[in-house]
Amino acid sequence: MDLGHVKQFDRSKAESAGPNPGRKVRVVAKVRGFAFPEVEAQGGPLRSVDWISVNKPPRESSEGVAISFRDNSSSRKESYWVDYCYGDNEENEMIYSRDVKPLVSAVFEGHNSSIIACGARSSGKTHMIQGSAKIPGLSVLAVAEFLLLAEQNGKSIAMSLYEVDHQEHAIDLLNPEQPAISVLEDRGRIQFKGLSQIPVKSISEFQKAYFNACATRKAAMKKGNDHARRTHVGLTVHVFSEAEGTETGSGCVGKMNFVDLAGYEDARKKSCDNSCLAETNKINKSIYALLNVCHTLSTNESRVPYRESKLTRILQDSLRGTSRILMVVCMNPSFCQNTIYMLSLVSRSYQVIHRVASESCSARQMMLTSHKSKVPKNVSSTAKKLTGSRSNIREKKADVMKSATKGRKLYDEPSHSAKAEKARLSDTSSTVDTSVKEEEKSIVPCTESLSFMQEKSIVPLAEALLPLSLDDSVLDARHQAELMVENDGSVLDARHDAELMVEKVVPEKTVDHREEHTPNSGKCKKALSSASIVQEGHYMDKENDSIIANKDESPPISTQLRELSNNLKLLLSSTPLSVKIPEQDCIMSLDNNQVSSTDIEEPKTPVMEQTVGSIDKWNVMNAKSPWETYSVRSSGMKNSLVQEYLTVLNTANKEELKRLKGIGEKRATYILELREESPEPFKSLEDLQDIGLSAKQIKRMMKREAGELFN
Ligand SMILES: Nc1ncnc2c1ncn2[C@@H]1O[C@H](COP(=O)(O)OP(=O)(O)OP(=O)(O)O)[C@@H](O)[C@H]1O
Repeated sequence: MDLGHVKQFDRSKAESAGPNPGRKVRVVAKVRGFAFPEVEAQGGPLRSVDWISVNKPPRESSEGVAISFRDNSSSRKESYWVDYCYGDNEENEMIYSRDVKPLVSAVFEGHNSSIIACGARSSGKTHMIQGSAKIPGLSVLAVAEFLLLAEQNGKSIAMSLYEVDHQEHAIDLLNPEQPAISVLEDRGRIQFKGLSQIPVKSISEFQKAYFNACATRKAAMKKGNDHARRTHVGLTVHVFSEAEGTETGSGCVGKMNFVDLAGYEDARKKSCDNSCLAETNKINKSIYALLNVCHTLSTNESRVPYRESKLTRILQDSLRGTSRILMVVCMNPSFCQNTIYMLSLVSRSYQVIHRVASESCSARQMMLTSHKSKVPKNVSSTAKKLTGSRSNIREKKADVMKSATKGRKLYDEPSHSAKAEKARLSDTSSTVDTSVKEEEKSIVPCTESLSFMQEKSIVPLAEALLPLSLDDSVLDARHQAELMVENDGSVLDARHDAELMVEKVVPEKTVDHREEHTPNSGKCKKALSSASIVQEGHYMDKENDSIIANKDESPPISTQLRELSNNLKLLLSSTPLSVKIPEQDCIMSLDNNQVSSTDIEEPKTPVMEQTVGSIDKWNVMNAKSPWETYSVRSSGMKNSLVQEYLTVLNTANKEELKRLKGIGEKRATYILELREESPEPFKSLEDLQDIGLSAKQIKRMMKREAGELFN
């Protein structure tokens, strides 16, 4: 393996450096050692990793290393940045002492942490996390330390072990006979049903339970001729404040997760049948979901897509807040396209961390919080030009809507055609290039950000700052509203009022000059206060940034409300809400915050309402043909059926539940148990997965229920 500049770099110094204590996400790579059969096949132990090179830029102060691959198919070598790269001859102890040990002691101080191993198939993930009888893995080394610290501090530890498959079923590996694990959220706290915690008193006890469970899992897969199946395996080590520990999870000081992700495999390159292809795609999706979450966390965004997979929901509690994440991308020692792809994904989090930490911290704060005095004059003038044209802005808005509705995924199904791959690689490595000089240029230090801003227009700057991308901030606004609703019932009103306000904001042309009042003034005032909640959180988009930079003083409240209005409209557009024609105008004077009634005659914007019953009134009225009316009505009926079905699940007694198709004695009992823990566990059909049903089964059940209507 070519360690390039790393050879000159003082590795002993690096060993004591450890992970940066101030950072949430750390990204390292590990090149797998050669397995015995590979060495033997090559005729001896002299085999070396010749397709990977690791470079440390000569500038001593800069962090990170650049990894590149010798890929004969391309003349240009791409590089990917990570915090550190462990060589093929650096074993688990080294990774443990540098990167994991500091996290173990942090768990005793209440900081959860997660070690996530990802990579292509056979890249050494299990070897690193679990290890073998001869070479202990990171988890074994950590548990030894946990036991030691627990004894010294009068604490106790316990373990949980689970597996998540492509169908998003999570199984307790320490008690596989139990029904699938369900993840419940109770006032923001994640709880598990069906996941056991067993106390750990000694390392041998731990190893026995851990290795036996994994061996049983492997044997079961082989027996079912399922050895090609890929699953994620998660181990959680819990620390309890009491020396005796507790089964219920109360008194839990903190926990550490070890996640051995299924090996990434390009579905299109794998020769298999359709079911296998679907399975590969699904498992890849859950890999992207976790990487997405880590990426979002690394950018400090408030909206984190935990709900996109079972694994991310399970880990949610351990990832948020003051938790730390160590992502280790394992790399195969021989050429492997999937290795390059995985590294390119994980490396994005590194790039973002470093760009956020340098440019954006100063740039964004400067633009959003201190824009009055700090925005350089020439930036303002550039921004003026940019914001001068409303059509330009409208075009941008349209793009925002498009990208927001598409979702905010950073990682998606890869395109592996040679051309697309190349384009994508060059995109992901936009801050990283082959030559060290270019690499140095691409990572702009903090002090350079100001001149960067002065030289470039606001928009390219905003585009350069990945975490500030427009669609993300719009979604942040949405999430903020969701949070307000989820966290506090009283805020429901605020959201509803904000919705009212959004729809009642007058069209652009008239907005600045109207003065009006309304009987709903209280509500509108509340809406204003929720508006300010969103504003205070800086949930602004790129256009907002330009607008702010355009002035030497705060933008008028009309501008801010229009932005909020657009954000909330977007929020509502993807939520199946019902609409009704407003009975009264509630038009806000956006310049002076006054509210008054008005008799302006113009098309009324529908007011959003959360009742499914009136879902299609507005749409039916607007339908242009009988077919459209029919289509609107049928989707309304479908929604009503789903809502009623969920109500039955949330309220019916056992006998009634059993009258539903697909719900027998066992499931009905389980549903009742779930209701004991959370009063309304079924908020969408998706939640039926918590009682062990697959998406397919849920669909089938609903089809049967609907079909029954015609029997
Ligand atoms: N550092 C190492 N030195 C020598 N052999 C190794 C090393 N790491 C892994 N191996 C060997 O490589 C093979 C694959 O390793 P492992 O099972 O850990 O990969 P994996 O990424 O977990 O695979 P999968 O994606 O299938 O889960 C095993 O035979 C293992 O013993």
